[in-house]
Amino acid sequence: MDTQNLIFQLKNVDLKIEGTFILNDINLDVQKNERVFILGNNGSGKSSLIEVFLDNIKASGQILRRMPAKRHIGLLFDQVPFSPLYKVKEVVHLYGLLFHLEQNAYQPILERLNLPAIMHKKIGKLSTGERKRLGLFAALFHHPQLLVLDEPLSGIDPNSVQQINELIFAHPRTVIIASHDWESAVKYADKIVFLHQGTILGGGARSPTEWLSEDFIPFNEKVVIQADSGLSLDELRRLAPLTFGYENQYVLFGFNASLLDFLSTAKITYSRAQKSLHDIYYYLMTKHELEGITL
Ligand SMILES: Nc1ncnc2c1ncn2[C@@H]1O[C@H](COP(=O)(O)OP(=O)(O)OP(=O)(O)O)[C@@H](O)[C@H]1O
Repeated sequence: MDTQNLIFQLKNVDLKIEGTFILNDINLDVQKNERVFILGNNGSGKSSLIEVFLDNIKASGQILRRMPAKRHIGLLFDQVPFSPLYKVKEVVHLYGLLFHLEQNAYQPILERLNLPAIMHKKIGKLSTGERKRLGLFAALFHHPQLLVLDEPLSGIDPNSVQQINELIFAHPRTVIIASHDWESAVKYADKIVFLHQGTILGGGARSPTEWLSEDFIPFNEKVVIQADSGLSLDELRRLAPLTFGYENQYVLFGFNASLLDFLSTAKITYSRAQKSLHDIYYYLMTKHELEGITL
């Protein structure tokens, strides 16, 4: 490991609130200019992990922080920290003053976030997506060296996702993102962490390529069966132990010719496809629950 370029290092970190583990034995390091995605369901601990990185919550274990100075960090959380009575243009102006930047320095970012169209709106009257765009402006306009973004794409319409990702990843810098967005993670992450009930699944962070490699799950393909096929999850698991269900489908890894023969004979409609990161997350969760083990 390159210890010279470490920005954060968490070793055996636990976070307990009122007797409940929110984060459990977290081991994770972040190098300079690395892009780290933290993926997981609601309540899995993503925001808490970010708060621990930033030293906003005290956790136990070993934590090393070599963050840049505050003015070189761009943060995105839910709230824009100004009175709801301010207009977008006033907030933008105030941010500019804070960093001694003229409007022409940040005009391209304003435009790419479609903010010129809502400059006269009060921030209390903004939609979720508009508020998110203003928050992204505040995080990005001064070109920080470290970006820490909690769900930057939630509330953003699908047509704008690409544009916002391009802004976030335009320059080499350290980026830590808590997200539900699998596609962006596959495309942009150097490292992905799956969190589930406060635990990092699969033993640690890996690159998308590592997650999708045949070594990690020794089957590159999956079989997909609709959940109304007449077979239960338990029956399918007897045929293929690495079966899990989500979104009205059963996904089977580790299928072989006899399973395909069985499905054809039983007239069960199935399709074959490449596995995705989404599948791996569910695979990890299923394994976790099936075997009752801590991965
Ligand atoms: N201050 C607190 N006191 C008690 N429980 C808390 C506190 N902060 C977080 N939690 C609990 O810790 C768990 C993880 O919360 P966290 O906000 O980190 O999850 P998350 O993965 O970011 O979720 P989401 O995707 O919904 O934003 C949740 O069960 C939450 O209720």
